[in-house]
Amino acid sequence: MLPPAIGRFVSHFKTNMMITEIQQPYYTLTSEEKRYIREMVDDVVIPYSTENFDAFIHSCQQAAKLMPARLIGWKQETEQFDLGLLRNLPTEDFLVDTPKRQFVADHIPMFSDGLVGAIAALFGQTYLFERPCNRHIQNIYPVRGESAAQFPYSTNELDWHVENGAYSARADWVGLLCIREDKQAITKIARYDDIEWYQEQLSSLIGTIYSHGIDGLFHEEYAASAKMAMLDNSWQESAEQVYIRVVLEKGDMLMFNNRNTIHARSAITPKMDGTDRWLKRVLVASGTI
Ligand SMILES: O=C(O)CCC(=O)C(=O)O
Ligand SMILES: [Fe+2]
Repeated sequence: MLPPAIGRFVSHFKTNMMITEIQQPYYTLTSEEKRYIREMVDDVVIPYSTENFDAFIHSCQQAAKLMPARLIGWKQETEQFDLGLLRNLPTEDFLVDTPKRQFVADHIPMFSDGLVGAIAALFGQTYLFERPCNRHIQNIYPVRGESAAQFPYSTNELDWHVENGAYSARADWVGLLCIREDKQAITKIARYDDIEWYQEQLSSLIGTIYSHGIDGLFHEEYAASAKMAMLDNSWQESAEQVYIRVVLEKGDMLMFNNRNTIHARSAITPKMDGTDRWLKRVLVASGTI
């Protein structure tokens, strides 16, 4: 237990910390940009299937070159910031009910597959890491029976993680396009830069406490135990203090760097009535592989 003075100090410190809504790079497309992208992707990107992946990716690269200049600017800022959000992208005009079982929608080519492929192509090479996900543009919706597991399609809270963190060949970027939203689902992204900054602030705060004490109430043993407690603050716990909070809306595409950030997601309460959250997900390697 920390003495109350430290508790106050720490919580004051925390109020200056930021669990922020995403600000920049965060672009909302104009209705003209939205219309242009819908028509351009429809014209240029061929329908996705696993068999025609090479032709699909080639067409996505063509589409990436035809994206409005503002999106190229967004991509550059996103690379610098390690995450970025595009809002008001076109998605399906008519979207079938969200399936209840995994892989059910995988054989249906969708407009949003092409859109995800084209935006991913701005960042690098779309690729398939995990075998169980047999699709490059994955369909992610809550699936019953996976509640305790740590998969994107699980319904429980997803702990802080990196995609395929145990592998050096893991993706450089993860992209999530929301085609059906759930206002309760919170995606959390913490940048390493912010976590490190937070930990530095903690250390210097501890240094101050250690050398001056708080309000003269303060004892060296307390300082020592406080220091232990605070330095014990793991990356995951620090991430909870500095994360950027995103509630994905229909037409949102979130891209985040899978080497410079960690991410998590709140629990999802599935309704299983066809209206559950549905994301299209892509893994990207920067440059060429
Ligand atoms: O559902 C989300 O918002 C994120 C899920 C996740 O961790 C992922 O797709 O990698
Ligand atoms: Fe993830």
